[in-house]
Amino acid sequence: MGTLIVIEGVDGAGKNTLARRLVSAWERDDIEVVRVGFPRYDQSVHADLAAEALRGEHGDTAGSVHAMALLFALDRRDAARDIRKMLSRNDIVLLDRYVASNAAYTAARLEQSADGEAVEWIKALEFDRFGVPVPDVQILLDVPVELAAERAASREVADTSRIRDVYERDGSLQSRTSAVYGQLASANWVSPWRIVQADVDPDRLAADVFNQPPDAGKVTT
Ligand SMILES: Nc1ncnc2c1ncn2[C@@H]1O[C@H](COP(=O)(O)OP(=O)(O)OP(=O)(O)O)[C@@H](O)[C@H]1O
Ligand SMILES: Cc1cn([C@H]2C[C@H](O)[C@@H](COP(=O)(O)O)O2)c(=O)[nH]c1=O
Repeated sequence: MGTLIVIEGVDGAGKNTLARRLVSAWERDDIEVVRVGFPRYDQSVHADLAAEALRGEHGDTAGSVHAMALLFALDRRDAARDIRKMLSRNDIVLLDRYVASNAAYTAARLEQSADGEAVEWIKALEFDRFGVPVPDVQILLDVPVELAAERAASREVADTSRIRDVYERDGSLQSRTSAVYGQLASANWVSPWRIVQADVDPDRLAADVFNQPPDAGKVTT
């Protein structure tokens, strides 16, 4: 059975970039790894509806915190069987965003902290009711929100298909989301977390998370 590893962080933190670098490091060592990004755009109708809502379509859908969270959760529910299959065939399944994204953004939108009702609701919905696989380790890419916002803005200039959505344009939401992520990681929500900074060495992190059980809340630089 493979190891389920998740990368989390605010928009523009560099999760996708870090995920690619981790995969390269593992593949150099002949470790069988598969990477999946959530939301699964172009594969899941729920993911596509969520993206469209964040760009102003579908009436007041984006205004409903719970409707948005349900769309993201349904995407994962539909993916659960495939993730289990991938885990049975690979050493590592690496996820770019997972259930903690829903917990952090939903709580942040409702101005709650990680010990509030929203996080408990997401946990009950996704893990207990939908039965999505529980991660073995969750990595929080904890970069300053200002840096993440700069990166998201630069990416928008360089790539017109990556126009920032309503969450990405909301600096206050990003700050609150970052705070909830910090609380989830400190509490080792659902499974052990590692906190890494913007200057994390992907090769070292790849070796660390594959070879060692993570220390609770440990900061890797
Ligand atoms: N370590 C880094 N140094 C410099 N630039 C970086 C680094 N990591 C990512 N970037 C740049 O920052 C931008 C955002 O990175 P990336 O797409 O990996 O973030 P993300 O966290 O996956 O974003 P989102 O959640 O919004 O999809 C990209 O333009 C990327 O090239
Ligand atoms: C998976 C997931 C995502 N979100 C939020 C996080 C982002 O602001 C948007 C879209 O994700 P992307 O990484 O920018 O493509 O949606 C969320 O609230 N809940 C989730 O489960």
